[in-house]
Amino acid sequence: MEGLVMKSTGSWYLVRTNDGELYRCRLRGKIKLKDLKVSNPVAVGDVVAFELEEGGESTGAIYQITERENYIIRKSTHKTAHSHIIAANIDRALLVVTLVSPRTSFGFMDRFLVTAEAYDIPVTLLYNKSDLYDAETAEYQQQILNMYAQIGYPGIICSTVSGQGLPEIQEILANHKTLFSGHSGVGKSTLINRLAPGLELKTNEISDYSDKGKHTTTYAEMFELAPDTFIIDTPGIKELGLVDIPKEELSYFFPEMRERLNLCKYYNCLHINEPNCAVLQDLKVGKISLTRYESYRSIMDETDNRR
Ligand SMILES: Nc1nc2c(ncn2[C@@H]2O[C@H](COP(=O)(O)OP(=O)(O)OP(=O)(O)O)[C@@H](O)[C@H]2O)c(=O)[nH]1
Ligand SMILES: [Zn+2]
Repeated sequence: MEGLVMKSTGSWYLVRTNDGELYRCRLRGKIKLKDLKVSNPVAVGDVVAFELEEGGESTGAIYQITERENYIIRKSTHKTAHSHIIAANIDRALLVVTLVSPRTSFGFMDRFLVTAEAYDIPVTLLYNKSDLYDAETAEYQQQILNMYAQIGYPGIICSTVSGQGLPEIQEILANHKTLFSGHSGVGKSTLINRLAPGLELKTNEISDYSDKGKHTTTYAEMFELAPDTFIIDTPGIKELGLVDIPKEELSYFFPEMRERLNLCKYYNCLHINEPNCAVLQDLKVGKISLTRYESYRSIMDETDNRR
């Protein structure tokens, strides 16, 4: 049988077949050995083949994992420890941000976007809590939206209070697997509940399966909103671990720099102080955003320090 992994606790997996049946599966021993660098060989979003286990009701053993289109990992902070696959086969990430209460920093947004570029996952930015804006903030918001949209990250201004933007978000979700991410307090949970009012009930159904008392909050979970429409929630995962990008390659993960790389005089230009640098020239005339450039430099400095 084949199914989609909806939930992973590290010791067992909730697998959903095409006809909507749920099975609680374990891993066959052989798969466990396959990839020693990750702490979990199977993640939410994986498509797996499994066999029913004798004796048990709706329990199975996973014996094969379909090759992933993409996946995101979180690197362990311990040097020796393994990486953790947060989710696989993601069509799009929605990053929920807010200009007010709390204010999401550009640094956080840009780090997320660089990581998503590295994983090849398209991102739409959701600017939430628009009901709290005054006229000035609304105008500023629109400028930020335009800037990010221009470099390839479309945005939706929304509010769970006024309902602004929610139909557009529904449209993006339909027939896809979408990852929801964002800082604590931006309204992620409220938004998901507004988009899928029936979900709380389903969440409870699924948690009946979970081992009582076991702490599973750092694992992502996938929910079905509508036929073939899934969202991946990442409770407790504040940010994606920034992939280790050598500084010579970092500008490749900034789309507005990537498209100018051929115009720099030096093929190995780092866009710091080189002569005839197309990035610096366009920064000067405002064609490249200063905050984006600052994020670029700041990520580069961090990479330097880590080495
Ligand atoms: N004014 C306003 N408040 C909102 C909006 N959306 C959410 N909130 C409030 O913001 C607070 C945080 O919302 P949550 O949904 O818990 O935020 P979260 O991102 O899920 O936070 P974590 O669960 O900590 O990750 C709550 O008090 C919500 O009622 C909105 O559109 N407008
Ligand atoms: Zn340059």
